[in-house]
Amino acid sequence: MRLMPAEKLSAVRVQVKNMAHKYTKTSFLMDSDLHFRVLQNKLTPELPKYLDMVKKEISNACATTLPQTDDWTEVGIQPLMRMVVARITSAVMVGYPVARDPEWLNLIIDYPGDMLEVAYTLRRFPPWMHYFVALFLPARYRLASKYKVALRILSPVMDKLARLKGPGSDGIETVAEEDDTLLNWMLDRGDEKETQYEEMAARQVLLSLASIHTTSMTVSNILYDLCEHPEWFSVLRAEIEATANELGPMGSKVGIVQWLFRLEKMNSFIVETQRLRPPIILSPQREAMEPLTLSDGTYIPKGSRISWAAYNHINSHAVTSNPENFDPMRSYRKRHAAPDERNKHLAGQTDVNNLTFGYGKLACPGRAFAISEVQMILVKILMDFDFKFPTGKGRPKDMFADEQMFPDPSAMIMIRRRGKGNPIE
Ligand code: HEM
Repeated sequence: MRLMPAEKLSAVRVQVKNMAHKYTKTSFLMDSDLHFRVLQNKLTPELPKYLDMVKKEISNACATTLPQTDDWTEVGIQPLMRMVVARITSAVMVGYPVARDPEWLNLIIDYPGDMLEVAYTLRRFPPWMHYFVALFLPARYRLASKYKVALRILSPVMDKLARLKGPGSDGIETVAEEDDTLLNWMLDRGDEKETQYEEMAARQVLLSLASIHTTSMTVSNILYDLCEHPEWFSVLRAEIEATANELGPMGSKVGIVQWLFRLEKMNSFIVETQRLRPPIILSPQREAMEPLTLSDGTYIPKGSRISWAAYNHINSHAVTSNPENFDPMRSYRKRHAAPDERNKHLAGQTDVNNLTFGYGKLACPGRAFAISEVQMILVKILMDFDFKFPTGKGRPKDMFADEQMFPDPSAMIMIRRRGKGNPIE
């Protein structure tokens, strides 16, 4: 099934149905995978360049988002991490000045809430009732207005990019480094319909739906795990310091990808946090576009939806020994067990036993970027800040909504500046 083409086993059909596409203006995704192609053909192959862009934004994003105080301060870390991730992701996706525009940032942060409110409400009713129920959903009208605002904010950017490549220019090569955003690539490579401003603006907002909450929630969950097991703070910080001592500040002597590759313990920690708290517990999800008979004779009728119980699978005794134990060096030990295991068991890699990022041809196309972002944010904030739970509080409880898993949004954490110097700068 891993190798079956999308014409036979579709991921996007499931996604648009999950999003109640008729009522959230997302049907256009069924005709176009431009958002997938840009991640697979531009972002991932040119990851070093885009991580340089992230590095340029991350210090300012953290300095203006996180409290710069030497006294312990109680904060909701989840919204703060969403803002940091929204800033650095927008720098890569749509560039400046939009990446620092509070209206844009709040829009892409709030959009998933409205989207899920519409979709999850409608999912509770039979399809024939959707039209009537949708009429009474305020979130549906908020979504429509968000698409309009996104169009207003992004139109001048798209105009500028069009001007740069207009008559008299050298075409697609003329844009400066900072304008070589993912939006620019999509405008160059998209067909007539895909490059219409309205559809392009909606696609940018949807890309943020896929990227911001998943990534920021991963960082928040890692911080909760660290606060619950504080002995690991010093281990991760020592690894960062050792890497900086040997390789200089991040990206100075060797590229950022190589620098981050040295953070093996941090990488293993991420794998363990994601095992216990993935944002999506059913993954991958596919719809059969035609009747299928598998090699073992299993017959799947056309239109059936198939999901894998990723969370239960990786947390079963058959796959993970003592799955109830938090053991952040599991994948580190596996990688060091034999020389040919060194490049396996890494965060962001897909495997039949680790479906956090889906599987096969249609696995998450943003996963390499996502893990690098998580690592870069951790380097920055672990060196700049101390964290702990407020007195008498512990790890927030996990919550579930259909196939989504997330920490209690009201959870608080204590933060204070460390001021010991940062190898990201
Ligand atoms: C920790 C962070 C993330 C997690 C856990 C995650 C997880 C997933 C999963 C499980 C899927 C479904 C894969 C499948 O069906 O096989 C997916 C799809 C997708 N992800 Fe991610 N993701 C993350 C971050 C990102 C980021 C940062 C981006 C963008 C830069 C991104 C863009 C996408 C897109 C566009 C799709 C849909 C692909 C399609 O149209 O089929 N994701 N992701």
